[in-house]
Amino acid sequence: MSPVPRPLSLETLREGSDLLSPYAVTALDRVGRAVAELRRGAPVVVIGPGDAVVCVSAEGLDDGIVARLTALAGSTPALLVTARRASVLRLAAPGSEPVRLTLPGPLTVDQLDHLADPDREEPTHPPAGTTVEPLPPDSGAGASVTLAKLARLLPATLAAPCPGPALEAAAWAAEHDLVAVAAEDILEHHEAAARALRPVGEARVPLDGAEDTRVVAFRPVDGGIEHLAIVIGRPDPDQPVLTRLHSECFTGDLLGSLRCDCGEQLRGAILAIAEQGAGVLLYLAQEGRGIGLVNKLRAYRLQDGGFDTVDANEQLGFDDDERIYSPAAEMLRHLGFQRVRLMTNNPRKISALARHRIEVTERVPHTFPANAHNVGYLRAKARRSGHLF
Ligand SMILES: Nc1nc2c(ncn2[C@@H]2O[C@H](COP(=O)(O)OP(=O)(O)OP(=O)(O)O)[C@@H](O)[C@H]2O)c(=O)[nH]1
Ligand SMILES: [Zn+2]
Repeated sequence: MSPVPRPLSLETLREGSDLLSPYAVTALDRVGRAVAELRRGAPVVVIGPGDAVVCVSAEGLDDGIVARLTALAGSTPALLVTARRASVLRLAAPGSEPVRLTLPGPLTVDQLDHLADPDREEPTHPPAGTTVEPLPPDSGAGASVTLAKLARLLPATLAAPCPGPALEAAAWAAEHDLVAVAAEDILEHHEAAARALRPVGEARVPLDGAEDTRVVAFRPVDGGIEHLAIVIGRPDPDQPVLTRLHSECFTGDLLGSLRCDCGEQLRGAILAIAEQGAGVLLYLAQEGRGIGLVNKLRAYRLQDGGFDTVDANEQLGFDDDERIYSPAAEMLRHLGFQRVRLMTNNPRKISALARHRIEVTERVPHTFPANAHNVGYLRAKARRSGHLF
């Protein structure tokens, strides 16, 4: 007999018991579902400790989506962006916290698009009378912006309070067949997904210049994108292991783009590890310093318009670096490695690994000559992000 549906509270939602479904749904699954819904333009309910919003991604809005959201919520939605994006619009002080922009008068898709997306020919001027209100990052409204980041969309949502008491928002979502997710689960998602990484496949893959190589794939339990460990030779776990953390770069790694140094760093690391006998390269699924490939292409376009790599991220509303290294630390532990000699020029990677209890015994510089296309990018990394060249 199927269980009798009863209203879902925030607690039952977070405990993972989905009373309306025969399948157990964990917090990780819910975030994964909410990401998929947001990406397809569907509304999602995000529930904080004191508020609940129904929201859609600010990317790909059309009149129909705005009208449906307004009818569902029974009130006019507001645009939620990061303070960084609001500061680009000259509306707030810079920062990664979310803010609510309330526009005077009726919303138009064109206006919303201008405010959320800098990738436009004409500069954006918010309408006079637009107000800005900071949002607690752990509120339902605030966490919806983080959800958009997890979805690798622009960090902006269009959101309105759920009608009725916030405590009954999970039940309201179920009634309307909407995915509901707790703000706290969104904020904890990265760490929770990293803790739940499991090796799921492994094979010998002889590489040009490093024939004794194994590739081990790790998958988060929510079915998210796999990270790969490329183990060269037989690293001795009792000694610090020569290690490279390489963040995915489709354009540099696969296409040989000259805009960055990634392709050379990838191939160079494999050869250097093979030369020294053994080590590991972790290929981390965090394209574009964690903003995703599509947003990286947007950032490139902004750079062609004169912004450097840091400012381009900020124009889009992102921090200059949105990457996390807990998956890397978790993979190293799975492989039996606690101490590493880290091939990097990026001091953040060293401190991040230390924070996740992997000891970096030595930094091994990993630099390649600049070319005409990436010289500005490399200079910006040194000047703005503290890279050691
Ligand atoms: N957002 C953004 N990402 C970029 C840009 N150029 C390259 N990337 C990404 O930057 C990341 C570079 O990764 P890594 O080489 O591992 O890191 P790093 O910070 O350069 O540090 P080290 O190479 O270890 O010194 C990849 O995810 C690229 O896709 C850019 O202009 N904007
Ligand atoms: Zn690159």
